[in-house]
Amino acid sequence: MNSVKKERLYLFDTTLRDGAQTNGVDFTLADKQVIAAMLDDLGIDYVEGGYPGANPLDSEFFATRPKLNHARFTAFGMTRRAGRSASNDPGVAGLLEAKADAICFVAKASAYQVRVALETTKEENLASIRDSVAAAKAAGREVMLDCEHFFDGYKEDPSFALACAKAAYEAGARWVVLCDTNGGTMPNEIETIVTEVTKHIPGDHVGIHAHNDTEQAVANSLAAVRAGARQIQGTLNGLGERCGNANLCSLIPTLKLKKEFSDAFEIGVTAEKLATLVKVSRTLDDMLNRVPNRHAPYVGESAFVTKTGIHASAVLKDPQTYEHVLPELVGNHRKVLVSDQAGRSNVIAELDRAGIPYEKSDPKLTRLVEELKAREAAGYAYESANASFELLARRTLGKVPHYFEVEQFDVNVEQRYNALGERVTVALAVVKVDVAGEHLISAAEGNGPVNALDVALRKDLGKYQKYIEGLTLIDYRVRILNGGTGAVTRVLIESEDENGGRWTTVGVSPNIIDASFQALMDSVIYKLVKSGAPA
Ligand SMILES: CC(=O)SCCNC(=O)CCNC(=O)[C@H](O)C(C)(C)COP(=O)(O)OP(=O)(O)OC[C@H]1O[C@@H](n2cnc3c(N)ncnc32)[C@H](O)[C@@H]1OP(=O)(O)O
Ligand SMILES: CC(=O)C(=O)O
Repeated sequence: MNSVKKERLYLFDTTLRDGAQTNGVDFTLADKQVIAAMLDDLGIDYVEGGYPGANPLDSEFFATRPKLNHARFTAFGMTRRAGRSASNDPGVAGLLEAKADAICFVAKASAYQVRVALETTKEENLASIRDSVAAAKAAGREVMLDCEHFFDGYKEDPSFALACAKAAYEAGARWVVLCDTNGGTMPNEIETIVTEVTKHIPGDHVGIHAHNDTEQAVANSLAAVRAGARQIQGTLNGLGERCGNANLCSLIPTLKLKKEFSDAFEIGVTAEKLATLVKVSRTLDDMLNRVPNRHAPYVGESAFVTKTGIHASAVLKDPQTYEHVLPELVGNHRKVLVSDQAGRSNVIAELDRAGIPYEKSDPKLTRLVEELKAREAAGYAYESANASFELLARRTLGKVPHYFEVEQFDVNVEQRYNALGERVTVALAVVKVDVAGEHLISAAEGNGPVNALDVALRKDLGKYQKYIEGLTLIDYRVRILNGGTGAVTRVLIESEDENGGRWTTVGVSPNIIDASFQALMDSVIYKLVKSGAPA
């Protein structure tokens, strides 16, 4: 058997440097330490920690440096300034002092940028590159150069852009990284230009740093690899300046799972670590308090979701009918939703998932699909409300005990002065329930009518009270479904219990209190069903 030796492709993560340039992203020192360790564990080759000397956080991060098992810890910074020597440049000195394995300098590789932004000469720029790379090399560091604005610079003055790249390589840089700094270069241009560059600098010394301003940073990175580049710079979840950098959470699976790349290249991420990618992606979002992009390729919550009946029926026969890779390979999972796009297959898949028994030939199953579609048409959204769907299914199939009856509720909202003479708005709710013939009345105040109603409803449910003690509401979302006088309100409530179980319920009505009450009731009843409370 002929086994072709695979080439090594190196992954360089700049989440902690270019990612820190994302609007709205602020890392703490602890965040940086955790993320560096997570990247190292994933199998990234280079972790760029930041810019020591540029701010106290990055200086401290490099002074204490995280312990990494595989990845090379990399410091980023400018080449020496025009008119200074490398030994007399505080910025370069800061980089050399940093506890880093590698130094990644940034230098302009565009004649226009040198003239306008640096206000210096092309010769001085080339000398700055040579001097800075040589100084870091002499200090025993692995050196690389980010050639800023390389592609725009190449289109304007190819010989100067190339001269910048060659100056770094000839001065001893391990990697010369071609940057699409403004992110406007197209994949065919990247492929053509990188092909030219690799005629002068060996591809296994060439890297790509692509920005996502035309939504093609991943495609541009892959185009550079096709043309010979062997280092890819990117970030987790595509963080980065403006529209972000090439997303490593998309690139890594593509490199591992798409034959064109997996047959030709080896990367530091193993199959076992690839299966942690969803966790890595979500951990970063959690740390930054960002809502994960549910439509993100590979790692998004919707990446392997099937909503329509025709697709679901095929997926249940063989997942490959609508999946380009197996979700488990990246740590994701398949999900079949129920909605107005659903058929029997979606409903059956959801009943299986929820462990609700049914007979395939039972006409009640057809009734459930019809009821689901009618309710979706009225505004319910069961794909987002798993618990309400489960109750609807159990009710239609005749399997929910009648635990209690709400005989009446009453909510008042009033504005008044408190003891400090401040105006406060207070809501008061009264709920009357019949629990197996026992009539119970509860009243509660809340910071709003729904909160008051919730507290009153869950204050005393007689013999069922012990089953709902650990129930808390963690999210409440309202959407007005059509404007004008005929507006309908949809309320989604997310709940949690003492065991960390989470579920979502839905209510729909022209009246927001009524819609909220439906969703509250479903949440409480779902908890009773889940707890196995007797009828
Ligand atoms: C494409 C990229 O993403 S590059 C990374 C950009 N990231 C950052 O800039 C974040 C960290 N930066 C900083 O904290 C600050 O800019 C510092 C500490 C580096 C420098 O701050 P200052 O000394 O106040 O300079 P300032 O930021 O105003 O301007 C940058 C200076 O560096 C010069 N410069 C810019 N790039 C380079 C370079 N590659 N090599 C040498 N000099 C450069 C500019 O000409 C300008 O010089 P001037 O002050 O004589 O006009
Ligand atoms: C270096 C860098 O971040 C860029 O050129 O985009």
